[in-house]
This record gives sequence, C-alpha cells and structure tokens, in this order.
Amino acid sequence: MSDNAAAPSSRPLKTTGLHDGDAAPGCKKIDPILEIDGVSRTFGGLIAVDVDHLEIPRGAITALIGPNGAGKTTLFNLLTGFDKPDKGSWTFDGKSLAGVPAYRVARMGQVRTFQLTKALGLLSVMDNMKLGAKDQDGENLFRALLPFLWRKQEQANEKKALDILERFMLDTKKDDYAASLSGGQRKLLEMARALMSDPTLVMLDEPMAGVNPALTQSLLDHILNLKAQGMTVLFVEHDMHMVRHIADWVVVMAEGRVVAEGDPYTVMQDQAVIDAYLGKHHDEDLGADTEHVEVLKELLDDEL
Ligand SMILES: Nc1ncnc2c1ncn2[C@@H]1O[C@H](COP(=O)(O)OP(=O)(O)OP(=O)(O)O)[C@@H](O)[C@H]1O
Repeated sequence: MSDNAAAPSSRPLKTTGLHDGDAAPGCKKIDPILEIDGVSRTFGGLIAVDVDHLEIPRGAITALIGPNGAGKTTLFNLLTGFDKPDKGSWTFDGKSLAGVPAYRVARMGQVRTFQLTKALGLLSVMDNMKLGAKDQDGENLFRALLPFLWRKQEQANEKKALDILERFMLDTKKDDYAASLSGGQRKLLEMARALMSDPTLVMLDEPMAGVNPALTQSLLDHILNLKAQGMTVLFVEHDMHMVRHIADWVVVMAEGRVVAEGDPYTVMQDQAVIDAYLGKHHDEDLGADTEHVEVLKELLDDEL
C-alpha cells in the first residue's frame, strides 16, 4: 500500500495499490479488514442484499455507492450486527462476526455512526459522547457496587470526550442538548461519538446528508484525519463530489449486488455503474437516478 506522492497538494493523498489483479466485483485486496462471503438478506420476496464476495481494504477510505434501494444500508446493518442475514459469513480483522450482536461488534473495533434520533437529541452533547465509550463500568453490577471504580472510569471517559469534542470544535457545546446542534454539527457529533471506543474501522452512513457548505470541508478533513490516524473508513454516500474527493476505493451496489469496484475515477466511467443509476429501462425513463448520472458526467468532465 502506498500513498501517491505525485497527487496535487490541493487534493487529498489517495491510497493506491489496494487490490490484487483486475478491479472487478469481489476482487482480492492486498490487506482486507473485512471479508464478506455469500451474504444475503430478503424482505418477503425482495432480495435486498445478495453479495457473493467482497473485501474492504484496510487503512483506506472506501465509499459504498449505488442508486436508491440498492441495499447499502441493509448491508451496513448486517455487517454491524443491527440485522441478521438469511445466510452468509463475514470476518472483521480475521474474526467471524456472523451472529455477533451490535454492541460486541463495536467493542471489537468496528463502529458505525448512528443518527441522532429524537431520544438522543434530548441528551446533552457530553452524554451522547459517553454513550459511545467502550468501557461502561457503571453498567456492571459488581463495579456499580464499588462506586470509586465507576467514578474513575467516568472521569476518564469525560476527559476523553472533551479532548475529542475539542478536536471537532464542539467543546463549547458540551452541555447543550444535542437536538440544538445544526445538521452539520450533528454529523460531527455522530463521528466524535464513534471515536470514543477507539475503533479500527469506522462506518459512516451518509456523512454529508444535511450538512451545509460551511461545514463540508471540516467534515471531509475529519474523515481524512481518521485515515491519517491509521483507521479504516467505510462510508455510504450519495454525494458523488465527496466520493471522488476523498475515497481511495469505491464499491458500487445495485439491486443488492456488487456491480463494480475500483478507484473513484475508473468506477465513475464504468458502463455498469451508469446503467445501475439509469435503471434497466433506459428508454422508458422509469426509476432512473438521472441526477446522479448528471453528477457522474460532470465529475468526468472536471477531470479532463
Ligand atoms: N425493514 C425492511 N422491510 C422491508 N423492506 C426493506 C426493509 N429494509 C430495506 N428494505 C428494502 O430493501 C431494499 C434495499 O434497501 P436499502 O435501504 O438497504 O437500500 P439503500 O441502498 O440503502 O437505499 P438508499 O440509498 O435509498 O438509502 C429496498 O428495496 C428497501 O425497500
């Protein structure tokens, strides 16, 4: 794995040399952190996810893209223990995760951001951070009977939370209700909370959704920072500009399957990807995700 030192300084350094052989769906990675085999999930008669084989490269930023209903969120839910597949297996850092509940997946170092729900909005920013901590000794009955141990842990968690909030420029908001934050600040809080458990792999679900342009760069920098600190990032995103800008690798899903993989520029030129966004019925113009196709074209023009 090597960083491309020739990349222009205004653009983030992309990590290259991630795969072995052709960049085709299911291709081998030099150092995979996640390996998925034969994972499928149906809802009634609908096949939401049907992934034959997929490897996510370690130490890089991978974007999971695809038109609406492609199965991206369902795959995220399966990988993080929030949902169960009909069949299939997958490993994180060489350890099988099939059947492992969400809280244990997170303790093992694979953490996903979860959206600031109504209930979490009624907690303070600091309390949201503490929810993300790995060692919640207060939950343990034995430790709870020994409050001095619990308090020490609480103080350590609070200090850690403050350090992270400072980096995300949210420290002055620590006592505010999370619901009072702007859309962009909420996204920052979601990411900050994920960092409380010292993750190896951070999974972000649409990090750019609802973020106004003023905070966009800050959010991108934080994601790039995760990689700089040695973490692996896997994110679902519709914003193609962001994907092109920060992703080292892109996995494209359509109708539950992986239809393309590669570096962002190559993937966005792939006919299978354009077809996926246009839907099967080009001429009928049914269900076509034309907005994304326009952005794909725009990005390709930018590059030339
Ligand atoms: N709990 C559920 N019950 C029934 N169908 C579901 C459920 N969850 C997802 N689906 C269906 O599974 C398919 C995949 O949905 P999913 O949300 O994973 O797609 P997605 O790629 O994340 O889409 P989007 O980009 O719009 O969020 C869709 O057809 C969706 O309607």
